[in-house]
Amino acid sequence: MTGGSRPQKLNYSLERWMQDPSPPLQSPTPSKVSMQNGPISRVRGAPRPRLLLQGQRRSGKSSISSVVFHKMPPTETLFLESTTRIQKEPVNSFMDFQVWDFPGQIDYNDGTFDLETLFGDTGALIYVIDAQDEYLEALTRLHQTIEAIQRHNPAINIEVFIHKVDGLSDDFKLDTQRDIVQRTTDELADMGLDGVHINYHLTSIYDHSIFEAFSKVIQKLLPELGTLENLLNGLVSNCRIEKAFLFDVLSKIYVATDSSPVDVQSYEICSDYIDVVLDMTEIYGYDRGELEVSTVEETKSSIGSSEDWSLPDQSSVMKLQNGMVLFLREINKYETPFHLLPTAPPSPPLTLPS
Ligand SMILES: Nc1nc2c(ncn2[C@@H]2O[C@H](COP(=O)(O)OP(=O)(O)OP(=O)(O)O)[C@@H](O)[C@H]2O)c(=O)[nH]1
Repeated sequence: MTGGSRPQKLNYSLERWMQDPSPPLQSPTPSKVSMQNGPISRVRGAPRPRLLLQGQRRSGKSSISSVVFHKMPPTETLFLESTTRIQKEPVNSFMDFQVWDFPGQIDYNDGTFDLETLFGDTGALIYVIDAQDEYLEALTRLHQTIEAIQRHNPAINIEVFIHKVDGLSDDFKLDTQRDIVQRTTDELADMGLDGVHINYHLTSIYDHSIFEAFSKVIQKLLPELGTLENLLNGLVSNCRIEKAFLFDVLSKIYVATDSSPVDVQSYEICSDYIDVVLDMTEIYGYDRGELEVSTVEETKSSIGSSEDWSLPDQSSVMKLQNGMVLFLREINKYETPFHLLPTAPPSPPLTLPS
């Protein structure tokens, strides 16, 4: 999926379904909620984009990483120890990338770091600011970091997470954001860096905002985003669907969505539904075995078979009390299903395997 290569395996599945999406939508089979394996495997060997998590001590970097990528309950982050060394965390999923948790007390400007290497391969800098604390010093570090980035790799996406906003009123959140944006804009202008584009996100590990912010960060690193969006647009218009997300199930990051605006509630409800499906999978899931598409295709062509050998992709449907139907469809075994909200609810409620 990464490194500019065409997402062949993903497209295989998406396109196949796009050609014939009706059976699962109109007459869904009883839901088999095992998400452990599927017919499509992810592309391996592509370079991993790196995400740098930086910020002052105790700003919440390790908590973000633990909650998003390790499903740690937010309250357990209270017991996380302070990070003393750079934590390099490979994230193996739909899209492989690395998250580097950069301890707050490390000064990368002290001459011991090769900044060319540090920033050279980085796709995005996520700078975490604790909104419940004094943030002037954090802003000074942010501005220095932006200056260093501009010297070494100006292509890096700069993302500022104004974090821990769960304890703040809506007005205070917006005032804090406005203040941070204003100070940063002024300071960068004084440094002669007024053309630098920065994205700001209000985040908390206690709600969906951290997943949504991460989704937006990851999407910008996907060279295939345009293709995925087009496929989802086609799906939405052909199947009378209100909103379609392509999710990475384990992290609950949405990798792509159709081009209609994202309403947070749709994202939240899909995200909660994934939790339900994963919990069911823990209890009722079964191992569907390994079936690599490439292996199947090679074997089929070697014996001249044209039959469809693929295992059925797994799906699940849930009808809510307000008539809305959630439809989840697995795309590959690496945790990436579609998550859909059809406007016309034709489906029966979620049926669990006995
Ligand atoms: N209220 C609130 N607290 C948070 C949030 N995220 C993290 N915290 C708390 O902030 C504290 C510090 O979090 P860490 O993740 O250890 O911070 P860090 O940036 O990794 O710190 P260092 O390892 O010292 O660099 C913990 O007690 C977390 O529970 C949040 O969104 N809201």
